[in-house]
Amino acid sequence: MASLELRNIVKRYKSQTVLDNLSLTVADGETLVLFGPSGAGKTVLLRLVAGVIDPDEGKIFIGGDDMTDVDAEFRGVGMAFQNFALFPHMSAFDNIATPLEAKRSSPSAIKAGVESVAKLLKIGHVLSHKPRALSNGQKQRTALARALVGSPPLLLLDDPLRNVDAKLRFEMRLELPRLLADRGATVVYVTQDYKEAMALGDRIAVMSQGVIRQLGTPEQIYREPANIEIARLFGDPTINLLDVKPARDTRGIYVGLSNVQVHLAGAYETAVGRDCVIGLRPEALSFVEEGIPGAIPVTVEAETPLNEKIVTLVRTVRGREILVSRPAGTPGRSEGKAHIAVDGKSALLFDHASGERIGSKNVVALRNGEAA
Ligand SMILES: Nc1ncnc2c1ncn2[C@@H]1O[C@H](COP(=O)(O)OP(=O)(O)OP(=O)(O)O)[C@@H](O)[C@H]1O
Repeated sequence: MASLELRNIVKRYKSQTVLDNLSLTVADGETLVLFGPSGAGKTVLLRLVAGVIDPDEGKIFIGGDDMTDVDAEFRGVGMAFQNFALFPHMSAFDNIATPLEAKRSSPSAIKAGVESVAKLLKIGHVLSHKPRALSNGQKQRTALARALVGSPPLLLLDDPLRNVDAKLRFEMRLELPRLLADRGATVVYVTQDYKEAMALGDRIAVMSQGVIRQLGTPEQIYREPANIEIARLFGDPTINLLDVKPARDTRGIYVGLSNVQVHLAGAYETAVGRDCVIGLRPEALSFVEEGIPGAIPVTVEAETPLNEKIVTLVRTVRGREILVSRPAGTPGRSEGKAHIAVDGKSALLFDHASGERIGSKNVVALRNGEAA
């Protein structure tokens, strides 16, 4: 059993508060992703949990036990870091074996342990190589094998895919969730890549400046981001953000997009008359025929393939640029005049000044109307 609880952790370096009264619980067997920009405090948090550094304030519990003052080697934690941190003079085998050596496992148990994890990570054929003879992908797998080999109940992975090429990162993104789930470990996984965060996390903690800004499932963070910044960080192409001022008519609260009123459902009363930003994911927009309710006239500026999607840049009659995406192979428009409509269910509304998301997110009805 290895749940993890951080309680009111404060970490300062000189006058800088790097972690600011941070509390977090990770359930036994859960993979929690720490996601955030450089300098957010993600690595410091992992190092605190590992016992490499001490907090100035707060407590760390692993498996329910207070580990705040327990030395690193007695915490039952496995770690892999973004720069691999392999011993250069030792073979891949010996690097992977270090946690088992430290536990004084028998030579036969070490051999069996290293070979089984190496097989799992497809590096069985390079175990005799020194790190300099390994590709970045093989180094990354060696570092991961070393973290996994002792079956630690708590695994800390600090951006382990940052230094590997795009192809391997893509493969590992697919393989890692199964690998981690099979071992049943509790995992704290740091990344700056939102796709990795969404693929790997049972939950994601979005961090910036030493504070957790939002904690939720990948689905929650994508569909209900706490603020504009988080909405921007999750999604490719990025979310469309348009300044609007919600108004009210007999049918409820709406925003004006070109000459179309988009009616919003839910708790948006406080937004009426206020400067707001509406967030429309490119996949929440689609090309429609002229004349259907909610059709917004646009001019198509450019079309670009992006992975399995086609992304189209369009311009509204008011000169606002909007990205529309659709699955490759589905019909759309590549030039000239066109009309788009909003998939009401995924529109988001934010306060312009604070950037915080407002109320419920459903858009229930669209209709043509006068310019708002
Ligand atoms: N030993 C240290 N001495 C002084 N400041 C430090 C030290 N370690 C970290 N910091 C500061 O703490 C802040 C958080 O650093 P941290 O490495 O945790 O960021 P991060 O979120 O992991 O970023 P990245 O994704 O780039 O690794 C940074 O401002 C960093 O400069």
